[in-house]
Amino acid sequence: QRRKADEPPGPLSFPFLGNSWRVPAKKTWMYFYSLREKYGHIVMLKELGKATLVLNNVEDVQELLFKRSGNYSSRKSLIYAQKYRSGGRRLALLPYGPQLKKQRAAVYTMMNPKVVGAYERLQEQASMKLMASIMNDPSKVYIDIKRFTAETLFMLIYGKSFDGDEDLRTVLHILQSFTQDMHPYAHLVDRFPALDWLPDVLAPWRVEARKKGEYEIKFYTRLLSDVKARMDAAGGQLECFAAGLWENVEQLGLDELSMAYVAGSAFEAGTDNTAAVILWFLVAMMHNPAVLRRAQEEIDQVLGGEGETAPCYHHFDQLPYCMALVKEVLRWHPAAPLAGPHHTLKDDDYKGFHIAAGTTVIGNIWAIHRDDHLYPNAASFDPERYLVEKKDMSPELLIEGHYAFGFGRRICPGQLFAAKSVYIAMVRLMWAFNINPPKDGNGKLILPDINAVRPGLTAEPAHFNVVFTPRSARHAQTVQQEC
Ligand code: HEM
Repeated sequence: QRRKADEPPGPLSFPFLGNSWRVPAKKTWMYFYSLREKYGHIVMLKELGKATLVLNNVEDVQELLFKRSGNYSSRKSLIYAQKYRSGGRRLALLPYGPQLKKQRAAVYTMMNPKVVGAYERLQEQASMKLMASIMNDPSKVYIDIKRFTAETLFMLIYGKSFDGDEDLRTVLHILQSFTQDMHPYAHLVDRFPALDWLPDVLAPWRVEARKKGEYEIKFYTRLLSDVKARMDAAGGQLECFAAGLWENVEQLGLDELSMAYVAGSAFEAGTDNTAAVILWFLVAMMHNPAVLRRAQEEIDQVLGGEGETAPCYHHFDQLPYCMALVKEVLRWHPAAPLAGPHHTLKDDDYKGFHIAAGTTVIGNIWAIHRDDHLYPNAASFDPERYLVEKKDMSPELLIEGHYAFGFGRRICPGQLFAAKSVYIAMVRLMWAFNINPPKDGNGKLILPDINAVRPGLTAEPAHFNVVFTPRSARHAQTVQQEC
């Protein structure tokens, strides 16, 4: 298929089929990154007249997704994940418009920088519980990290901790399939929308999507109604995000299902990504033991090496290397390497290319973070690139100098809270433990594969083993006491 003169370059395209069929559903960011060598930074993929524009370069992302974000902040209507699975209500998949503004405004009441400081105590308690759990049974570290991220959010959103593991299991179950379903190339119907004309009997995928939707909305509605019941029992006195939704229901203009989804969306959006960042941190530490040692030295200089006091947020200003390390984890292996695909509302022209209304625009965070011009020797894990003077330190710096939280008007609304969560978890893990890869029968280190990820639009490292050793008996005792 011949390209129009003002169309960005891209792989060989066939009539009708286009070229999007070449895009793999696994590690899609690496495929997009690989196109850059042949076609340049701006690449176009096509299917049935619909275009996807991939931006592999920071300059283009800054111009289109930030400066022109009024036009570049919608989402493509995903038939499987949004229309049938989410009843058109899931925040992360909403098109630009009044419903999105209402839902984002609601999340902002919980996550704006003015209130995020108030959650430090909760985050410190939860991170201490994480360390105690690892201390008691290091083999469960994967689920402990998920519990840490999920429970912190659960407390904030629904105002209580988990009753057993049932709610945690349910949200992980929802997330496992949702991160795959929201991939724009995961379901044929999202590539060939005409398939949506088929009746249910010929479209089993639709029945499946509705079933998943019914399951999750039942879960999220139960959690929301439970908050209402507790509010009524307490004479209206309950402090949590969902209680705020009930109190301001008219002002926010959200119906009950949207309220259930907005609370559920914040819960699920924050759980997996935050956990993935901590898992990448463990991978990075096993591959870079000198970095871990240097961070531990910094922590020991400030807190004393005896293990009597665990680092807290009020030590933040004194730990510049630790802050740089956390930022480097967010850069080195972004948890959501393609952010959420953005969508244009109207025609636009850029660098001599025509970008039609209804184009999907993907900012490839992975490619930007691996750009050697922007981050010299980008593939290496090097916190030094983010080092600043102690006098310049502030928690807001955690979210600057990288694109791990996405772009423009769709940027992650939970970014500061999330960055502070991963910060406290990482600093405390480095304070409490030596983190090493296991050894095989011959004493050879079994290092995790940096390129192995679980399937989905988010990048979580594939299963790996890690050995945690408390740095001293006193460290272990402090954790148990504090917990
Ligand atoms: C380290 C952890 C996190 C990372 C790396 C992360 C990253 C991202 C990214 C890349 C996006 C897509 C932005 C775009 O499309 O341009 C996003 C969206 C979103 N995030 Fe986060 N996130 C994290 C934690 C959280 C937390 C704790 C919350 C809790 C409120 C949250 C809530 C959301 C929501 C609701 C969206 C959808 C926004 C929209 O579509 O308008 N995230 N996040």
